[in-house]
Amino acid sequence: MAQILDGLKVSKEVKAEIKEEVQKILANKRRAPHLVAILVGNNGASKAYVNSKVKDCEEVGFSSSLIKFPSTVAESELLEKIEELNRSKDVDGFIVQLPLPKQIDQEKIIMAIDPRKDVDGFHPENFGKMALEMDTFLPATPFGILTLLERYNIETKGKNCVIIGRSRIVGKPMSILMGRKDFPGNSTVTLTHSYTEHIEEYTKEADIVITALGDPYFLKAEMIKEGAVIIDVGITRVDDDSEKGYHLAGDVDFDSCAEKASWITPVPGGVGPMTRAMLMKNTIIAYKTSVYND
Ligand SMILES: NC(=O)C1=CN([C@@H]2O[C@H](COP(=O)(O)OP(=O)(O)OC[C@H]3O[C@@H](n4cnc5c(N)ncnc54)[C@H](OP(=O)(O)O)[C@@H]3O)[C@@H](O)[C@H]2O)C=CC1
Ligand SMILES: Nc1nc(=O)c2c([nH]1)NC[C@@H]1CN(c3ccc(C(=O)N[C@@H](CCC(=O)O)C(=O)O)cc3)C=[N+]21
Repeated sequence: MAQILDGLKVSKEVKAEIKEEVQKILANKRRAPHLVAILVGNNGASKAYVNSKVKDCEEVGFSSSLIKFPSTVAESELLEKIEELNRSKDVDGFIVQLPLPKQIDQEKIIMAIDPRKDVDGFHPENFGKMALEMDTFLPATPFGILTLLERYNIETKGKNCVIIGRSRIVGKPMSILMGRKDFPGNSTVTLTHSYTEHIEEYTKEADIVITALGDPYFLKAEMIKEGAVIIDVGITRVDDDSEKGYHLAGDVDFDSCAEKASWITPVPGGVGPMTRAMLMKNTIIAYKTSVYND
């Protein structure tokens, strides 16, 4: 049976470390770090995620603000708000929750964010620095996975790592980070996507599989190698007749894969809470490097 990579537990440790730092900052009579989240529209999952971010901020002692726009918002209005946040001396970092409605050019929005406040690490300047192994904000989900691997001391050097999904926020940055000359890293990386043929031929050879495709229970035990490390990023709301009306499903068929894997992340309680903790981490990094705080 696989051992659990307990993201909930590690996320609490990371947040406790951040809280301690914030207490020192406050003891020195400085203002608390401040994170702002922009939410456009009314998507249930996005709302839940943004609300939990506000809760995380309270927990570690940050200030937080939530700015909401209707799904009909004009691109220009969103850009104006971003400019305002870029200029604001009491905002250390902000994120624009994705996906955005169709009338808005996502690339234009991301490009407008001051890279120094881009705590999601999505701006091309930060993405480029990440790829070149320069100091920068790492996107929260890949950063969370690296931290989980690091804290559990999972060997990644020389391992075959197969990633499923090539999104800007998870798969693509993850593939770069696992191949970096660093720990955790130094893996031999294969990035697979919807055009990959016979994907099981890749996953069967993998020492580490990272699934980020958003297809419930996609990865089955037959597709993995004995002793593999399985990281499940996927979170899909699947309707059911429970009181809530849905349950959360990962991309991994946990029950069958757990019998074969050496380590595995659960959903919920795996990568999700780590993502949230690393956003807090990026925000305190932004605060500490901010030109307004030296
Ligand atoms: N736990 C966390 O913190 C987070 C969880 N998520 C979850 O992770 C999942 C993925 O999210 P995100 O990265 O935004 O995904 P996207 O929907 O942006 O991208 C999905 C990727 O998976 C690929 N893909 C889709 N179907 C298959 C298939 N059958 N075989 C191989 N590849 C496939 C797509 O290929 P192609 O490029 O060819 O279309 C695409 O690259 C979702 O469930 C999301 O909710 C996301 C962010 C954070
Ligand atoms: N600009 C931007 N940055 C993001 O980082 C970003 C985004 N947009 N858009 C959507 C995805 C998704 N995402 C999640 C983060 C945490 C959980 C999480 O905490 N999940 C809990 C369960 C939460 C629940 O109960 O609903 C868990 O897995 O245990 C889930 C999903 C960040 N994303």
